Amino acid sequence: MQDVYVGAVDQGTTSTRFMLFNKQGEPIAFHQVEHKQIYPQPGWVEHDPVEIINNTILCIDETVKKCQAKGIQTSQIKAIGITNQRETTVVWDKYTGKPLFNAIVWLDTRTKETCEKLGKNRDQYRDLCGLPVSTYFSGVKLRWIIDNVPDVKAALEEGRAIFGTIDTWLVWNLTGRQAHVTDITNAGRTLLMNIEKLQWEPKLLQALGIPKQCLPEIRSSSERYGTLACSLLQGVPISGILGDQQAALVGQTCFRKGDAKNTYGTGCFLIVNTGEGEGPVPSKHGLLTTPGYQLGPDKPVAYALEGSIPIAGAAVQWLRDNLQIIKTAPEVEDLANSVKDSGDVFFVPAFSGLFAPHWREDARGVIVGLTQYTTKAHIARAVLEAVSFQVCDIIGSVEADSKATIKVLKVDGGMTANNTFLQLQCDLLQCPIVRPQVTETTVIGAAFAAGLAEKVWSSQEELVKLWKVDREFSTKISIDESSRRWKRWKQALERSFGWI
Ligand SMILES: Nc1ncnc2c1ncn2[C@@H]1O[C@H](COP(=O)(O)OP(=O)(O)O)[C@@H](O)[C@H]1O
Ligand SMILES: O=P(O)(O)OC[C@H](O)CO
Repeated sequence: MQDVYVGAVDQGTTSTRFMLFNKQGEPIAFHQVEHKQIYPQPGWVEHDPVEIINNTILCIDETVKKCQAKGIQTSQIKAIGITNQRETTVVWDKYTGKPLFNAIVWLDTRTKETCEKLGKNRDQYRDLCGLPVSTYFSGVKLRWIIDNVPDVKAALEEGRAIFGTIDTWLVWNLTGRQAHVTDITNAGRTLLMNIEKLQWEPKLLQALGIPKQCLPEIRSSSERYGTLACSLLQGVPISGILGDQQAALVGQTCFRKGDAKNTYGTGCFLIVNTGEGEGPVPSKHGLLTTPGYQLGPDKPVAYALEGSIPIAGAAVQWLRDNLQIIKTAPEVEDLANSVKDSGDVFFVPAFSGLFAPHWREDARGVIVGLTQYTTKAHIARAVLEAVSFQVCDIIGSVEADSKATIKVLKVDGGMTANNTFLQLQCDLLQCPIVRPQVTETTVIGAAFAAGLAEKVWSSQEELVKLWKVDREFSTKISIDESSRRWKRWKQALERSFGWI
């Protein structure tokens, strides 16, 4: 029998990639392309939706060509999955297929006033949707577009405008405009979905003034949504959709209650599984209650608690691009290692305010503790520590909300190539850390969802057996020492509040 393969698109904040995996879960080939970041004003971030769809098709085709060169035929590719930057909001005309505005990216803070108009209490809708009111989520971005782009308002009134997060935009285009769908993990980031019923919530639609007819149908994360109508994979089914952080949860095979993963990319997102079939766990400590996955329409829903940090690897990019003290992101490791500590310098990268657990839109970045002794190496080390401290803030909330201790943290994402950083994280967190052999957990998670739907893999247990350890990190400093440094971080954090 011929070998079978499953592919997945990972449409991220900075780039798009397509990767093909074999049945053993090993990567076979991939192609990746960056896209333009559009900054029309401070705090605003946009993407061109047409560039994103073109890049997606390019990545699929280039990967397929690399596979063909290895003797793999397209008939051996049984399904593809989609995973995506979440919350990023697209509105387009369903007749012309053209976007009516650029995509407003999850990091964009232009909706501060839209949020304020929704009411003084940011937690007023938490019971319904599991989320605080924040510039982060799609519903407020959609409201802003309706209020500020006259073409969109008119197109909505005429029933022409439809909305989607990036998964929806991709599936609609890749299926030749056949399917207007999303999955529960993406819908759960809109502020519009009822977290228990997993359907659009009339009270939330009314509060935000969003007409239901422009919204996609909400489906499970693993089922056939349509088939590709373009690219070299024409005819192959699209059978998995997961927001990228939930895809990493699946890719790390965090299927048991209490399993936790943390993805360190542009931002950093810690998710803990709160149990399949157990219902949503509300957060009283600033986390998000979010669907983790539903691996089939008849399968139980796993809910999760999430701590989201907008700036993690992006702070390393900032050292590279804005301060120009390193030439490449990996160089930060040697620079940070050239000093034994940060020289009491603390860096709070609140470039887009602070998300979990603080939710401070008024915060902005600060560097404190500078003296004449401070060098770029201390600042580099403070950047790595800042990412670690933000995760410490979140773990405290996770343990308080879930009433459980995180026994081990599975990690992935671009920053986890940095061993110095992971040791720092492990020391400050006082928790063992494990990095898997396949760190492309996001894209493999979406491939797993698609492959389960098409019976390439028979069960979640089979997937668990494919996950293999690369390296484990254990704590090298005392709990007293980590607490002392964490307290100092909290002092620095307070200095970032109230700047805007
Ligand atoms: N060795 C490294 N040390 C620290 N940060 C790194 C290293 N390599 C990459 N990064 C950071 O990781 C991020 C890219 O990770 P990736 O998982 O590809 O992100 P995303 O999916 O959000 O685009 C960048 O922000 C980059 O600065
Ligand atoms: O594209 P990433 O990896 O930066 O992830 C973005 C998140 O989905 C935002 O919620």
